[in-house]
Amino acid sequence: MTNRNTKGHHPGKEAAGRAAAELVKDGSIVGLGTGSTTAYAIKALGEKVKKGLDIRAVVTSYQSEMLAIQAGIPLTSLAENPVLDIAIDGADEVDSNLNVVKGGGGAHFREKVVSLSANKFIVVVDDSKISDTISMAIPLEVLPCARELVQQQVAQMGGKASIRPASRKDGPVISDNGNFIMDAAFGEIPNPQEFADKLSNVVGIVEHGIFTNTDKVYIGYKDGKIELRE
Ligand SMILES: O=C[C@H](O)[C@H](O)[C@H](O)COP(=O)(O)O
Repeated sequence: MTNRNTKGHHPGKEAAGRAAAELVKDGSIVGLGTGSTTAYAIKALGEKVKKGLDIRAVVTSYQSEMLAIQAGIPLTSLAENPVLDIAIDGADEVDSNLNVVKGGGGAHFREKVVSLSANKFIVVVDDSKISDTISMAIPLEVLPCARELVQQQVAQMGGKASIRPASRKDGPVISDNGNFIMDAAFGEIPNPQEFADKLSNVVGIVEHGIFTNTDKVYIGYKDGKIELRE
């Protein structure tokens, strides 16, 4: 499946995705994130399943569901397995304290549910995602009826929230859950945990893209080298 940034081979993303797949033990229930870097982890896990690794996976999007099915990874759900052993997912920005921003593909709500259901949350990125502080616009999943109210509340917090325009459809990006995706620019966010709590109080935001629950980050470089931060 190719879309957003999944076209072309990316050695750094592949190195990070494959390193995270190595953490998955036989018998595990695994959360599978969304995006081009996680896609490499899903592929690597599929190869291990073909060689006998016994795992079941909970997906975070239609994309990861389709990739997992293609890779031959048996699926389960949070209803059947409310606690996951490990979740592997990509990110759009990673700060020096392992706070991450997700949702570049609009999947952060289900990704957050899955990551918080996992005993270990592993983030996989290439080195372009590394930053000292969080400063990118924060993806928001927003109930369609609340978009103006969300814009007003974000403005009161000193930010500007814009509807994310779809690229091959007129109008907004609609999440897998049927909601609007917006991006809220605030500039640099010095205290991501405090800011995440404030965003969680904005009426109409289903979920925002700041994650403060990362256990390990694998950073892949173009030459195939990997750095682990934890
Ligand atoms: O909504 C999408 C997800 O949060 C992705 O995990 C994130 O955007 C990173 O994607 P990629 O690995 O393709 O850069």
